[in-house]
Amino acid sequence: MAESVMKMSSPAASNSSPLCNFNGSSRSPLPPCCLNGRRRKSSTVRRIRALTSSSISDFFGSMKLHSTPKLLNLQHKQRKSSLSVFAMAAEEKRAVPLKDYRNIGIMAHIDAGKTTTTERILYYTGRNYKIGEVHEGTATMDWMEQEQERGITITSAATTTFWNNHRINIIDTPGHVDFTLEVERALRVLDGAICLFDSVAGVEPQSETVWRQADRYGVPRICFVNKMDRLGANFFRTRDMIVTNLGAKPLVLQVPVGSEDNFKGVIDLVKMKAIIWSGEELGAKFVYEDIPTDLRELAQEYRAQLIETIVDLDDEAMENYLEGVEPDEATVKKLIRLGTISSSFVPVLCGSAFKNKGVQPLLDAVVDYLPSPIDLPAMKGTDPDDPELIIERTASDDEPFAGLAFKIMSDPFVGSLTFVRVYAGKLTAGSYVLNSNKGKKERIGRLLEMHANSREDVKVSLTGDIVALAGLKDTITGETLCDPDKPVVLERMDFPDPVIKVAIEPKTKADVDKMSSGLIKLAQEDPSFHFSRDEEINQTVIEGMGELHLEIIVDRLKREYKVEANVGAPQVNYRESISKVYEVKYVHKKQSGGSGQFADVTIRFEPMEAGGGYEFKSEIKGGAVPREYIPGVMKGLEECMSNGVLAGYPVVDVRAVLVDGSYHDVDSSVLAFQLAARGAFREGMRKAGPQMLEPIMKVEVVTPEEHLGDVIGDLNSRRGQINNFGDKPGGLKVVDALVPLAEMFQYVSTLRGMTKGRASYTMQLAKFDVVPQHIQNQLAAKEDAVAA
Ligand SMILES: Nc1nc2c(ncn2[C@@H]2O[C@H](COP(=O)(O)OP(=O)(O)OP(=O)(O)O)[C@@H](O)[C@H]2O)c(=O)[nH]1
Repeated sequence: MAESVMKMSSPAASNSSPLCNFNGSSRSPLPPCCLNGRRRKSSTVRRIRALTSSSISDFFGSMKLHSTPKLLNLQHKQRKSSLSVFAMAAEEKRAVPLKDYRNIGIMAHIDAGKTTTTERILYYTGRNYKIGEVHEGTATMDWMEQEQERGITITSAATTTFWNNHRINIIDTPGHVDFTLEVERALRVLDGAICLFDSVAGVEPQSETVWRQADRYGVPRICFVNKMDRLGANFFRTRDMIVTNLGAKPLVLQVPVGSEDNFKGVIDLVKMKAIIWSGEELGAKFVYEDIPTDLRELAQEYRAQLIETIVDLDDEAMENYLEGVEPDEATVKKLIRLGTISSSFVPVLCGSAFKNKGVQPLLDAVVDYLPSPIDLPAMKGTDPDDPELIIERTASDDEPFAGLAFKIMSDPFVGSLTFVRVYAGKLTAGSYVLNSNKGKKERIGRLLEMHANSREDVKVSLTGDIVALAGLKDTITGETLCDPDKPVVLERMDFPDPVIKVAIEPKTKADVDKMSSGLIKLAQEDPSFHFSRDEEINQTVIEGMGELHLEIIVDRLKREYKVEANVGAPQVNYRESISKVYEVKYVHKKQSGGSGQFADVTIRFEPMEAGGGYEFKSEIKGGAVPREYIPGVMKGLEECMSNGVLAGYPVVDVRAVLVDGSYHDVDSSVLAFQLAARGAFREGMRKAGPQMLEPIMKVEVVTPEEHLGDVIGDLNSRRGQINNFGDKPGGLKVVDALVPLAEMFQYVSTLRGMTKGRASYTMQLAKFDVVPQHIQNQLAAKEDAVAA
C-alpha cells in the first residue's frame, strides 16, 4: 500500500503508461488500491464540487472556437452568409413581437436525426450558406471536434433563425444518456420542443427518458417521425408506440405518401392536400396536390379523428360539428394550438430530414402550434429575503428584469460566457444586475447572441431572448440575475449525482497545474461532472454520468488544456443506506483544562423510500435541546451523510429525527452538538442495518437472431435480469434487461466481439438497488485493505 501511494504521489514516475481508453483494452496504469476512488474519511479530503449547485437549461450552448482549419473555414463561410440577417435581427428584434417568439428544443434518442433536422431547418430558414452533413463531419451545430469525429452531439448547441416572420431559437440537444444533463438544462428554459423519432426504431429508450423529462417540466411538444425513407420505416407503428410507450395522446396531422425508397411526401390533414417533393436534393421544391386516390380513405379516417379530438376543446366548434359543420382551417389551427400548449395532445408529423422532405411543414407547425413566451404561465420565483413569498414575473419587456443563468462555458477569446434566458424585462450592456442567489451585483459587460459557434454583440436583450454574457464574476449555472430594485429568485433545478468515477493522474509535473485549472473549468461548464482531490494519497478522482461522459472529459483535457494523463479503470459510485429504524443516544463530553464540552442527543435513523435523499426533522419538545444548538446537530449529520459507515459512500434515503437530548448551561455549544450528532451517526447507522446500493441500468440490446443466445447468456453472467424479448424490423431481436452498472463497463467491446459488430445497445439509469451481500463484503474488504 505504502508503495502504491508513493507511486501516486509521483506523477512523473508513470509517464510512460498509456492513457487508458475506456472502451479499449489498455489496462489501468495506476495501482488498483489507489483507483477505487473511495471517499476517504480523512479530513484531508478536499472535495471540490466545483459549481455543482444547480443549473439550468441550455439554449445557445457550447460554442468553443478550438477550431481545425477546416472548421474555421466553415465558420467563416457561415458568418459571411448569415451575419447580415443576424445583425439586422439583433437590432430590430422587437420588430418581432414577443408573441412571435418560439424558444424550442429538439430532442430524441441518439441518432434519431436531431442534428440533421436542425441543419435542414437552418438551411431552409436561410441561415446556412452550405449545409453540414453529420456523416461528413461538417454539421454546424455539432461544432466540437469530438462531435465532428464521432458524429454525435455532446454539448447543446443553439441558434436563432427566422420563419414566416417568427423568431425561432433552436437548441440541438444530445441523445446519449451520458449527456442527459444537457437535455435537462434545455428543458428548463425551453417553451416548446420537437420530439424526433426514427420511423424504423419507433419510440426508443432515450426518447422515453426525454419525454418524461419534458413531462416534468411541462414542455408542450410536437412529434416528428423522421427517417421515413429508411428500409422498415413505419409511421403508424411509431404513432402507436407514442400511445403505448409514452402514454401520450398523438394527434396525427400528416400521413405519409409512400415510405422507404418510395417516400414522396405527406398528406396535410389540416388542408386536406398532399405535399409532394420534387426531388431529394437539398432545396428540393414541393407542391400541394390533390390527395392520391389510393390514400383518400386513409386521409379521411385520420382527418375525422383530428377534428373529433380538437372540437372537444371548444363548445361552439363541437356544436357546429354535431350539426355537420366542420371548423374552417383557421379554427382547426387555433384549436390544435390550444390543445398542444395545454398538452391535451401532441401533434404528429413525419418526413425525412436527410432526404429534405417534411422540414418546411415542420417549421410551419412550430410557428402554428408551439407556444410563445406569452402563452405560458408567468415565471414563478421567491423573494430572496423570504423564501415563502412567491413572486411572479410575466413575460414582458416592461416588467423588472429577471433571467436565469443556465450554462457556463469557458471561451478562449472572451473568457467565461454565461448563458441567460431573459424571462422578463430587458438586459442592457453596461448595466448592473443582482445575482439574487448570492446577493451580489454583477456588471453586464458584453452581451452576445450566439449562432452555434459564431457570435454577435448586441446592446440590449429583451424578454424571451437567450443571450451569452461575457465576464460575469460570481454567477454559476442555475442562478438568477435580476433587477437590483425588484429582486426575485427563480426556481432552480437539481442535477443528478454522478454514477461512475475514475482516478486520473497527470503524466508529468508540468501537467499538474494545467490539469487542475482544466478540471475546474470543465466542472464549471458541466454540473454533472465532479472531481475531488485526496491530498493524503495524492489522488484526483473524476466523476460523471457514464463511461462516454468521462472519456470526453479526458479527451477535452488533452485537446483543450493540453494535459496528458493516465486514467484508471472506471468504478461505480455506490451509495449507502439503512434497512431498519434505530434510535441512538450519544453524549459528547469533554473536560480538558478550561471550559468543557457537553452535548447529549437522541437521534432516530429511519429508512426512506428510494429517491428520498436525506431529511432532517426535529421533534424536540420543551427545549430539551435549545433552538440555537439544533443547527449544530444538523451540520454534524450533514457532514456525515457524504461518508457512509460501510465504505465511505454517500448516504441516501435516510431520515434523521432529533427526538431528545440535554445540555449544560456553560459547557454546551453549537460545536459540541455538532460533534454529538457525528457520534450518534457513527453509532446509530451501524446498528440500523446499513447496506450498499448500486446503480442498476435499464439495458436494451438489439441483435440479429443468431446472436440472441450469446447476448442473453452474457447478460445473465453480468447479474442481469432479463425482462422482455421482442422483435424489431429487419429480423432483429430486442432484449430488455436490468443490469448493475458495475457489470457493464467495456460492454461495448464485448458486444461488438460477440456479434461481429452487428448488435447495438443503449442503457440508462433505472434505479439504485441493494448490492448482493457477497459483493458488499468484497467492497468492504477492499476498503479495509486501503485503510490498513
Ligand atoms: N435515412 C435517413 N438517415 C437519416 C435521416 N436523418 C438523419 N439520418 C442519419 O442518421 C444519422 C444520425 O443523425 P444525427 O442527425 O446525427 O442524429 P442525432 O439525433 O443528432 O444524433 P446524436 O446527436 O448523436 O444524438 C446520420 O448518419 C444521419 O445522416 C433521415 O431522415 N433518413
